[in-house]
Amino acid sequence: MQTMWNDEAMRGVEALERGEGVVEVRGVEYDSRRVGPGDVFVAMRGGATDGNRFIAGAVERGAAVVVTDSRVVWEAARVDFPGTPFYLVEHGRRALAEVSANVFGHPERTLALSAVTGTNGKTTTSYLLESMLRSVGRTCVLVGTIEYHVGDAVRVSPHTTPESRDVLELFADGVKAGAMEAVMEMSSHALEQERVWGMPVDVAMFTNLTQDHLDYHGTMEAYFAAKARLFEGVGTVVPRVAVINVDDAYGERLVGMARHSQVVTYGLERGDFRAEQVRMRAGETLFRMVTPEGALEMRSPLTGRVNVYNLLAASAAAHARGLTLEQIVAGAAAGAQVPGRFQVVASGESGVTVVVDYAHTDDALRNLIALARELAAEHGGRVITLFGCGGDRDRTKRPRMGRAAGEGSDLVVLTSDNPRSEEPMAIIEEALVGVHETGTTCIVEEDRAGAIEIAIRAAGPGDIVLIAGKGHEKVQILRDGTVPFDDVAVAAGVLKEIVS
Ligand SMILES: CC(=O)N[C@H]1[C@@H](OP(=O)(O)OP(=O)(O)OC[C@H]2O[C@@H](n3ccc(=O)[nH]c3=O)[C@H](O)[C@@H]2O)O[C@H](CO)[C@@H](O)[C@@H]1O[C@H](C)C(=O)N[C@@H](C)C(=O)N[C@H](CCC(=O)O)C(=O)O
Ligand SMILES: Nc1ncnc2c1ncn2[C@@H]1O[C@H](COP(=O)(O)OP(=O)(O)OP(=O)(O)O)[C@@H](O)[C@H]1O
Ligand SMILES: N[C@H](CCC[C@H](N)C(=O)O)C(=O)O
Ligand SMILES: [Mg+2]
Repeated sequence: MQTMWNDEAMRGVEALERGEGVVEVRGVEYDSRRVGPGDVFVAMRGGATDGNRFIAGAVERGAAVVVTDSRVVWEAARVDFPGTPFYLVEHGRRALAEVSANVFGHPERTLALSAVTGTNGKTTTSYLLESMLRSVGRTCVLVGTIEYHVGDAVRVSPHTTPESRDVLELFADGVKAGAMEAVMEMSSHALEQERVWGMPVDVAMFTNLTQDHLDYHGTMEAYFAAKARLFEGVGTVVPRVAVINVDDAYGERLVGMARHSQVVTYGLERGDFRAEQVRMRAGETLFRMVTPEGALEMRSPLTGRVNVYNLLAASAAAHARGLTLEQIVAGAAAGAQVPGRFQVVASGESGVTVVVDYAHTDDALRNLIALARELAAEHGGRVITLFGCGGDRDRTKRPRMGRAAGEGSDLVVLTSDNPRSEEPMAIIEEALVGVHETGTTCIVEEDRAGAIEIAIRAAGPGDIVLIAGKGHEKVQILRDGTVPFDDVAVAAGVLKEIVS
């Protein structure tokens, strides 16, 4: 990162009041704990706390410039922090994005950005698109839930869509590594909070909208409005191309709203990209992909109907990015398993199929269970579903998830999934209401490892055990701390014990 003067770092920021003095800037941070000498510290109000409370700490750590969204703080700064230029802004996150773009040398202008939003399918679709782009030799940056990629380098992902500063740092590293493309999940939280302010999206994708995150957004309409912001261009131009699932009612509404983009629709039976002759089994999905440029046979190692949607979305986006249909199909076939998405755990000789999947909404559970039922029916097997509901998250989805689990399964095992600050049994009780409505037998075991053992031991040859909710996650977040936890490893351990 190059050093620059404060007026260069602040270029484009709509400051209500500007700081005095000339200082050298080396970087930018939004969290006081990460500030180092020469950084711009952007202090902004949040939902849990207020960055303005931590300015003294940031200055102590060497902040050269402070950007604040509090007039009170700005007025006191001359006395409290003489010698440090303070700028007053209305929107902390917008200022953060603008300063970050300056500090990191505007990598967003070099990369063609494809962004995906929707309740479910973002991670899978972005992995598929990355795989297609890579297969034609394009170096990519990937930003999403499981991990971040800068070309071949893998980095940990603390957030599906991190703050603009972190996205732009990844983009800048990508540009250095020769990337011309970025693929990114845009969560509704990030769109609402404008973590993606000013990022010019070339291709925007919408997967679907079903209930989740109402704790944060309040209503489905507000949740939809947050997702729709991707198509309005957050602080910049509208996407050049909008790829939209028209089998989803909200998707249909988006088509009307995305008039200033080139709209490409997809759906199972209708849309510009659609699927015919869908054939599915575990570890393979085949269909004939019909597009405005002709039809082609698509084969993917992913399992299930939801992945037909994800393949169509990624294909339409890859096409918008200039790939031929042949290249798209080859890229999809080369795509690897997405960790924790319908991931089959090696089952030894028990005859039981154990699947780890990230379904954590009622819609995802319903789709997952329907798929398992189809696959189990081939062997006359049963479906056993293990799930829990996240703590400090949408409470209204708990009974809905319970109902979805009960409706399709022969046996439900109800357990914990990141209870966070909540009492695990209180969460379970809320989900249990939904399971009970269906009359399906339900075993409650608060301890997730114990519950996985119960679910697998209850299964016989031909049965499918679904371990839902945590997918790729490697921890369980409990009130007393975060402990290592891996559904795949625990399930593999139980299966090994059974056959030995
Ligand atoms: C609800 C939500 O989105 N919260 C995120 C948001 O918090 P916030 O705006 O309320 O900020 P805050 O925590 O009150 O802090 C205010 C400011 O003080 C700063 N601070 C705080 C403490 C300190 O010592 N020093 C300091 O400077 C913070 O860095 C921040 O700039 O911005 C923070 C800084 O980036 C995030 O850490 C925080 O993520 C919380 C922990 C979280 O759980 N977020 C989840 C819900 C989330 O964002 N998930 C989506 C994916 C959802 C999905 O895909 O289903 C995601 O994109 O990851
Ligand atoms: N297109 C889809 N439609 C409906 N459900 C899907 C779709 N794709 C995946 N799913 C289900 O949702 C789960 C999560 O998928 P994925 O991780 O791709 O979505 P996501 O939108 O990134 O989720 P998150 O917001 O939690 O990161 C999968 O494990 C699967 O059960
Ligand atoms: N990105 C989602 C993931 C939920 C996954 C599930 N394991 C949970 O903790 O509820 C969230 O933070 O709401
Ligand atoms: Mg995701």
